[in-house]
Amino acid sequence: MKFAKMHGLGNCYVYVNQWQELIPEERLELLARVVSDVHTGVGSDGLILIGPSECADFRMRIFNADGSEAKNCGNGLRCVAKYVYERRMIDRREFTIETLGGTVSVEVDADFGRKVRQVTVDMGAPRLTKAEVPMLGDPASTTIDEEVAIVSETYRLTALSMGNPHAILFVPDVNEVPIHEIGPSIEFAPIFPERVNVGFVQVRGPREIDYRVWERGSGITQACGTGACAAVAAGILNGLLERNTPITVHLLGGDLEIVWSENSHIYMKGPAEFILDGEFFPAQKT
Ligand SMILES: N[C@H](CCC[C@H](N)C(=O)O)C(=O)O
Repeated sequence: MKFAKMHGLGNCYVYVNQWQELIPEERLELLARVVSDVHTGVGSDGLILIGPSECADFRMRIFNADGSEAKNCGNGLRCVAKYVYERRMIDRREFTIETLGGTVSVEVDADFGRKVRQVTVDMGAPRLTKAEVPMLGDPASTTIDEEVAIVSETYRLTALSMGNPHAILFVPDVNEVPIHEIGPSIEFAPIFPERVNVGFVQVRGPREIDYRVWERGSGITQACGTGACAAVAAGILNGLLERNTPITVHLLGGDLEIVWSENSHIYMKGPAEFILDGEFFPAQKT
């Protein structure tokens, strides 16, 4: 199976071009787990398929390292945009990508040699009701800085969706948080029926945050694009960050620039890097 390995701020995936490789639907979950394994596979945070769409220029599907399919991936979208533009699958610098969480618009910033330096994604509006996250409770209500009891602890969190679910906690120091303990306990809490990505935010100022993530289905990653968008939206909803101005989000793998604009859409700008093209031979059945 031919693939490309790419990353957005260190959040890396195995990318498969569906015009090149036809993978049976029933094999996708296992394939995502196999290729993600650093010892017996390629080593990645998951698998991303690039394919045709009936409602956009391309379609992106994303599978976490545990094989679960997610509805959106911000770092993945920037890498898909780079892939299709640099490989001349589209000539326009602005185009659309369908995801299970909705269709987004992207704009690539490329030099004369078509090398993509940065990608800006219109991630659409955050979805705030419990029904949209999804989260148990009054479906029309929102969860902004609410005490939520999880196992034997209670956490103050803000929950929202960027097409995929995020629980955001504000902490005094992101480097002091036991992410390996708190992350999975919130990810698997019954109050989140589809599990949840868990983000930890340290506010540095009205236009700057540190953000760390425990990703649903992949654990700690170097960066999470949808999570960075969710963190900025949560910061603004909690009166900690400015609206309609670029917020610098410092992640383990580097920085993203996020704006929640007056038109209600969130815009994410950041890099996308190519690592290698390869061919994967799944272990033959013995
Ligand atoms: N773990 C996420 C999908 C990947 C999101 C992340 N890598 C990003 O860049 O947005 C979920 O299950 O919703």
